[in-house]
Amino acid sequence: MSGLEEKEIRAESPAPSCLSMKSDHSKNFPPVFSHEPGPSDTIQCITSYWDQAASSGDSPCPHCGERSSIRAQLQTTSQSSCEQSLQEVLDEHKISLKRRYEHVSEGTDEKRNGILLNNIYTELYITEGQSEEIHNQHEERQLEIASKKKTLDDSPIRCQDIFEAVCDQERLIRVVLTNGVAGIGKTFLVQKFTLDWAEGLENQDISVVILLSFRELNLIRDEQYSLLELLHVFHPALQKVTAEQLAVCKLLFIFDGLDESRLSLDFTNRKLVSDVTQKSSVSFLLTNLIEGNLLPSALIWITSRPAAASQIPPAYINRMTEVRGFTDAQKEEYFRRRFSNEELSSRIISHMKTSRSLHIMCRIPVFCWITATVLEHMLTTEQRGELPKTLTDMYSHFLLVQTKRKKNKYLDGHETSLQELMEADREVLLKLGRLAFEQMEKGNILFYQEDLEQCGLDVTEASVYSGVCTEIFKRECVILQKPVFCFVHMSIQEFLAAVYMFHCYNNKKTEVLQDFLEKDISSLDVFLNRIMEKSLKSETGHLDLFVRFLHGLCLESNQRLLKGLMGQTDNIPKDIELIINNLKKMNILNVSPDRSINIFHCLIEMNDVLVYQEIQKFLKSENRSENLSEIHCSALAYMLQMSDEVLDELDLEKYNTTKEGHLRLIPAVRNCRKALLKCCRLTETACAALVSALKSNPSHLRNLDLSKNDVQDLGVKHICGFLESPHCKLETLRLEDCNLSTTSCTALFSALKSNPSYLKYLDLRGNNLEVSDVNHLSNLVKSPNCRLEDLRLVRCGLSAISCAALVSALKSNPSHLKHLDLSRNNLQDSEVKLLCGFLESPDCRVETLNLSNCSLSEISCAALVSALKSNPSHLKHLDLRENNLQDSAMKELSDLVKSPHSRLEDLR
Ligand SMILES: Nc1ncnc2c1ncn2[C@@H]1O[C@H](COP(=O)(O)OP(=O)(O)OP(=O)(O)O)[C@@H](O)[C@H]1O
Repeated sequence: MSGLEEKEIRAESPAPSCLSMKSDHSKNFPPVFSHEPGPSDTIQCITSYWDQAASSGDSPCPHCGERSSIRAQLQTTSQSSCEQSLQEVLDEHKISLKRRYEHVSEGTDEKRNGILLNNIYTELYITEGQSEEIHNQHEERQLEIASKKKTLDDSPIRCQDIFEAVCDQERLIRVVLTNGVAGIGKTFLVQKFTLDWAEGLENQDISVVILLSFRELNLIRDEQYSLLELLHVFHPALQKVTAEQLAVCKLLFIFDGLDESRLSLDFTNRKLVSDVTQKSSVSFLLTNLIEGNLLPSALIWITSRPAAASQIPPAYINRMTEVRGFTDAQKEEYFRRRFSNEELSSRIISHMKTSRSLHIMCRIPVFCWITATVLEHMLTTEQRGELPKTLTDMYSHFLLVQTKRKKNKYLDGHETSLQELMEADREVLLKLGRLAFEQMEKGNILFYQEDLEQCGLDVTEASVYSGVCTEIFKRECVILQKPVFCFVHMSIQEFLAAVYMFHCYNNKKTEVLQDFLEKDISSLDVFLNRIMEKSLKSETGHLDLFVRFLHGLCLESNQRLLKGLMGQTDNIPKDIELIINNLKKMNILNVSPDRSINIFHCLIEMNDVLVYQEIQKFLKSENRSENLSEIHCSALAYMLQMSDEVLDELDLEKYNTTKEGHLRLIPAVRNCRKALLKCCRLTETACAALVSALKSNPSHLRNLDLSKNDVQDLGVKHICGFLESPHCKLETLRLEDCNLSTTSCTALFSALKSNPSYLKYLDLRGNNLEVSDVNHLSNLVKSPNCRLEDLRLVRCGLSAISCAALVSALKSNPSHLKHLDLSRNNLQDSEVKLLCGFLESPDCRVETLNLSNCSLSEISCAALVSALKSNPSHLKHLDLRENNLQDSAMKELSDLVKSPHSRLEDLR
């Protein structure tokens, strides 16, 4: 990340900050304190000591030896001098933090130390809660989805209010976890918070802010430190703060980048650390801080990418927030703040808006930075030609701009053609490409010197590529001598990996290709086809962007730009047609519909917009009967899920396509109120994608029909995660003929019970419910928050015991149910008697009762009639067909229909 670079620059800064100290300095007091009057003794005599001592009698102060009997005289003087000294130390800390965070560098060498954070910092869109997009989704995709999720109840939280309770929550917020995908601005956010505090602008009730990154903490993970020493090491300005002082200060610990943590945070281990001077491993210090054993009143703020956030048990988190990047207005503000030249910013903004994919990607601040870098360069230099429109175009230009910058800084700066530039840098870029590719395959984003060396890169080569590969941790090197590297953004790693792959293809490096694809490659279309297949099979989508870049790199324009790097590809025009056709026909069994959308993205990267245009036309026309191919369905799913308008109803049966096509539409569930997915043969993979979509749409979705799908236990288990979510507002759930097992039922009903207040309609017809299942259902029905209005239990094989349990549950909470369908169950007299008791209850509001085909006996029918007579006020529809109904009972019922006290109007 460029944020890392910023750290590097800070470390190199000649300013007298703690960062430039040598490691042995950090063990001793820094020189900055040595000339001060020695306040260490007085610092110990803090008010709190005296306060405690006062209650325990006449004990002497541990340092000055004074007794509390003379406290009254001393208190005023020593208190004020202690506080003053503490204040001085804290002021020093503030100055040091201000120095550290006021300047940022964003990968542009020539502006080192030049940019003030306050000048470029653009407010981010932060919301409470977490959009529960499944965590194993690739982060780029999460972002696309997140980019349009701006529901009404998502009121933003301002940076400075992160610990502020919203008016209706009177609770103390001690631990905050802030989630956000790569490059979304988490590091910038915590730095801005810290800077505002250090400048005395915000949150002045906090006495000390301590910002630590997991990257730094990783480096001492095997060492034993006390919390106090930890502070002294990472924030030398706090060297003079003592344990006693810490205890009375209001502290805020910020831990940035949990995703990069190599500590194993084990919350089950009960190694208690409650003293700030007690030595322990860094992970124990952290878990004890988070659990509140150590400095229980300290505030804790942790940032993380979503995939790693679950390391902190939810029980310890008081508030979960999510950085969602920039809103449309914030994107524009970003560009306006960045450039003083208004015409330039306007041109950049209007270009961003012309390309949908650029506009979407600009939700990520780091992508805004890439776009700004490229477009500024193109619009202010002699560069002619079209501005980049696709992601691949943008990244190709980005690479050139960075290369050119490096040239200007490190060589004499005279103009060279783009191609020459590339050729000159070819070697180092290809080594970086290899590093990017090999580490991407392993899922790594941080690398050590050994990794670089394995690819033939030496540290100096890497460090000059400040825009492409940044050395980070200069500061930590001083402590532990271990430099760590990463690409400024994961997407840049994926781009370079794609460039490297193309280079290997062109240069017939068959070993690399075969290792990756485990097959022989004969031509470009086969090569891309194989990689596409491989990427589609990945559960996490970790190759999605890589494969998109590879397709974009086929285009002649990009081939021309990066020729020096990738070499010559033969026969490109002929192959392009083949590749496009392959993409359109691609249909591999059991691929996640979320993955399949990437096929459509690849077409866009190849500038083939036909499918896109056809779907736009389809969406505009009212006619839904048009035949849709699978690729159309993927495009449609993508466009529906990205649409600003929430779709009222997604009914798969209305779309004229194949079974596979129907499954490919599932991602659109992310953006609809009613999802009718009846009978669509949900496979396990499709079910996983559905759950991911459901979890990301907990607040819109009101109606879900999964009937006639064999949703296996695993599927139900995932769905339960959605139902339990506090954001889930589902009102209607249909699971007719889903072959639910006892395990599934147990999970389902307990999930519904944990969040029962929205569900109004539950259809379970055609599932064989065991006694234990019905017991769980009864518990749900009994729950005081249950608002179930309509319960359909047709053909559920209800036993006598089951019925008894259910009816008694209904009786205990009778006021909401309006529609009860028990048809096609064998009901015994005793159960009907219980049911009658429920119907007679004065709070019973049932309007529709279906007991057809229930083998009701004569006695049961008679009991029913008399119950209805005694409480005739609500029932409107009664179905008793195919039961042993006597003429006399029928007559009494018909009389009831005519009675002015009865509402019964429909009798069958
Ligand atoms: N609020 C902001 N205003 C202006 N630019 C921003 C802002 N937030 C982020 N950026 C830009 O995006 C880059 C990446 O941001 P940052 O390092 O904070 O992301 P991150 O969420 O911490 O990412 P990662 O999880 O990969 O560490 C910054 O270097 C900067 O260029």
